[in-house]
Amino acid sequence: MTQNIDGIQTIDYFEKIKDHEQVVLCNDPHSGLKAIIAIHDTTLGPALGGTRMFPYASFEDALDDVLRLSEGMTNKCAAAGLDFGGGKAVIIGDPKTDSTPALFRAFGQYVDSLNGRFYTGTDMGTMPEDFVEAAKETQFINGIPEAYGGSGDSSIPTAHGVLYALEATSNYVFNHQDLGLNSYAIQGLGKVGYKIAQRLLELGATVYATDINESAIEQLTKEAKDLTGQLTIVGLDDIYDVKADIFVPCAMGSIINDETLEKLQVKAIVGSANNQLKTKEIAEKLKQAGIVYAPDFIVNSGGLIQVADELYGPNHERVLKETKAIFNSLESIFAEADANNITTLEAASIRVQAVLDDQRNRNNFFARHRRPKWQVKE
Ligand SMILES: NC(=O)C1=CN([C@@H]2O[C@H](COP(=O)(O)OP(=O)(O)OC[C@H]3O[C@@H](n4cnc5c(N)ncnc54)[C@H](O)[C@@H]3O)[C@@H](O)[C@H]2O)C=CC1
Ligand SMILES: O=C(O)CCC(=O)C(=O)O
Repeated sequence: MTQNIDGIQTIDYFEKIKDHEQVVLCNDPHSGLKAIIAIHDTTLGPALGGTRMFPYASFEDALDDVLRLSEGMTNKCAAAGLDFGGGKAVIIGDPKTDSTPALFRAFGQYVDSLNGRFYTGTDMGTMPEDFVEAAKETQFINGIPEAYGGSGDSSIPTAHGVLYALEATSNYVFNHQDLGLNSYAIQGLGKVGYKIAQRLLELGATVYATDINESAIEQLTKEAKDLTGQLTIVGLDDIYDVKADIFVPCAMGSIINDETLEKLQVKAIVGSANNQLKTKEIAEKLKQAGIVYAPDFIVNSGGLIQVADELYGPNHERVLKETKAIFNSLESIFAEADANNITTLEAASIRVQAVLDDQRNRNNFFARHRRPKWQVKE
């Protein structure tokens, strides 16, 4: 992706973003905001996706992450049957030291400048309270706390969705849905991973867990004493070597790669992390290795379902019902993959492509005047 201009190798950014509709750089020196908003595809509706905050080592790392994450959102929205497209934002900074109200207000102004082409809320490194600040500047925010009229923390339905996915996978691989009977290696005890670990320990499961955040580990260790399951804390890199039934990645992406594949001793991978596979080819290698991969954009769609639903007004019952569909969706993806001897990722991608093609084939004359079924707040 480099080009030679007057003897100098430069990155061809238009080549890099060739599959994306729009990429916006946000720079606010006053608050220190440096962010990138990427809109991948709005065939199905306005882009929707959370905002991640991370101390990226370089602009290129941040750009690569937001491009992959926003493409994943197109898949996730299509697979969940939502009238939204794929988008995502990243803020370059350390959530522990750089998260200020001023920074999120500035970010809200950039979101507002897109005039409804992009809706956003929390992701890794950001909290619902951050978006209370952003929402002071724009209406295109979701996942804010219930006290402020939002649907609350979207990591709750995300965690529910992962648990339904674990049940479907357990049923497929081990012929039972009792999550308490299995052992798990959980990477990341943040908003989503912590809730999953808690629930699995409540159910009596054997849980191996790791996180870079000592306080999350301390808290879970304390809580685990009163729960029936067995918790073992392992080192950051040791999580890949754990002999467990299911690996549950709930931190960063690209963690399933050639190096970690060599180490994995699990029968299945089911987690909330976005973009778990470093490359698409890894899906075939997992299949060869006999490790069942539950596609991340199916497994982790609970939060998305909630934030999309929030535009009708918060309703947890409705969201939980829709999130349960992840169980059936995964079951049919496993069945299609088996029937056609393809990977689970291919089976899920075929489904996404059909949804996108269906919308593209609709009559554009009417589409121009189509009122979206979600409500645009005036
Ligand atoms: N919050 C949500 O509703 C959704 C989250 N996701 C994805 O799930 C993953 C987790 O999201 P959240 O829990 O919201 O984020 P979070 O920021 O609350 O938690 C992430 C946790 O991972 C830990 N971590 C970071 N690097 C690590 C490493 N190398 N090894 C072990 N632990 C590490 C962090 O210390 C933190 O505790 C992310 O990939 C996110 O994009 C996907 C869909 C929805
Ligand atoms: O969970 C959210 O707040 C929005 C959805 C999202 O960004 C995701 O599913 O990765």
